[in-house]
Amino acid sequence: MIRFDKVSKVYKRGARPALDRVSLEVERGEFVFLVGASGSGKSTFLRLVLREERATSGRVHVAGREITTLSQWKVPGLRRQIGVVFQDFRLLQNKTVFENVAFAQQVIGRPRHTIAREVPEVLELVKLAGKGKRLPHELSGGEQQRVAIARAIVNRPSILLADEPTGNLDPATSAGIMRLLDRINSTGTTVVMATHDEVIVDQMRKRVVQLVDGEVVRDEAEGRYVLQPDPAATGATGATGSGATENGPTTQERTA
Ligand SMILES: Nc1ncnc2c1ncn2[C@@H]1O[C@H](COP(=O)(O)OP(=O)(O)OP(=O)(O)O)[C@@H](O)[C@H]1O
Repeated sequence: MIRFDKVSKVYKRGARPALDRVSLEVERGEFVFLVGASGSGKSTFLRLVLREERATSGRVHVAGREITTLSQWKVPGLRRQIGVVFQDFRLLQNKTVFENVAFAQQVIGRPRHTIAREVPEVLELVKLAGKGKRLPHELSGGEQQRVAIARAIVNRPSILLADEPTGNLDPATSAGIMRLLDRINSTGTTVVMATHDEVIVDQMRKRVVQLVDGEVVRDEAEGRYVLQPDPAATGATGATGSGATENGPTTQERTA
C-alpha cells in the first residue's frame, strides 16, 4: 500500500537529510506506529506519502502508483485515497460538526443525498450522533478529534495518516481515540500513526518503525515504544535499553 525505496529528503541544499535512504513497505490493512525523537523525520515521511513534499531521491509508491513523478493534476486523486488527522484537529471553526464532515464530501462533488446519508453514518461510527449541530468550540478535545477522524474517513480512504493524533488529549480520551483508530483499521484501512505517546504504543502492540536522524533504526512487529533489552543477550549489542530512542547512530552528511 505504501512503499519507500531508498527515499531521501533534503529540504535545503547541504542540510542533513530529513529522511536518509529510507526503505519501508506497509502492506494493505496494516497498523504502523512511526516513533522517534522530535525532528527524526516522522512528519516528513507522512508529507511524502501525501505528496506535500517530493523525495529528493528514491521512489515512493502509494496505492499502486509511483508518486515522486506523479503529475500535479493527479495529486488530488492520490489524496482522495488518503485521510489525514492532526494533533490540532484543524476543524473549520465556523462550521458545525455535520458541515465539517460534509465539506470533505462536497469538495469531491458527492451528491447531496449521499452526503445526507453518509455523514450521519460516520458520526454514529465515531460516537457523535446527536452532536452534528454543535460548533467545534462547543466540543471537548476528544470530541473534536472524533470529528476530524470522521472527516478523514467519510470518503472511505484506503490509508489513514495520523500525525500525533493524541498529542493534545488526556490519557483516557487518547485511549478512546486509539480504540476508534483500531476499529477503522480492522475494517481494512491501512493506518500509519506518528506518535510520541509511549503508553499508547506499548498498549497497542502493533508494528513499530523507529526513526533516528531520518534513518530507520528499528522495524518491529508488535513492538514497544523503546526497544526492550533482550535478557538472553545482555550487553551483546549497543542498541538495547531504554536509551535507544534518542541515541541512535549519527547520520553522515549527504546531499542526495
Ligand atoms: N519545510 C522544512 N524546511 C526545512 N527543514 C525542514 C522542513 N520540515 C522539516 N524540516 C527538518 O527536517 C527534519 C525532520 O523534521 P520532521 O518534521 O519530519 O520531524 P518529526 O519527527 O516529525 O518531528 P516532530 O516529532 O517534532 O513533529 C528536522 O530537522 C526539521 O528541522
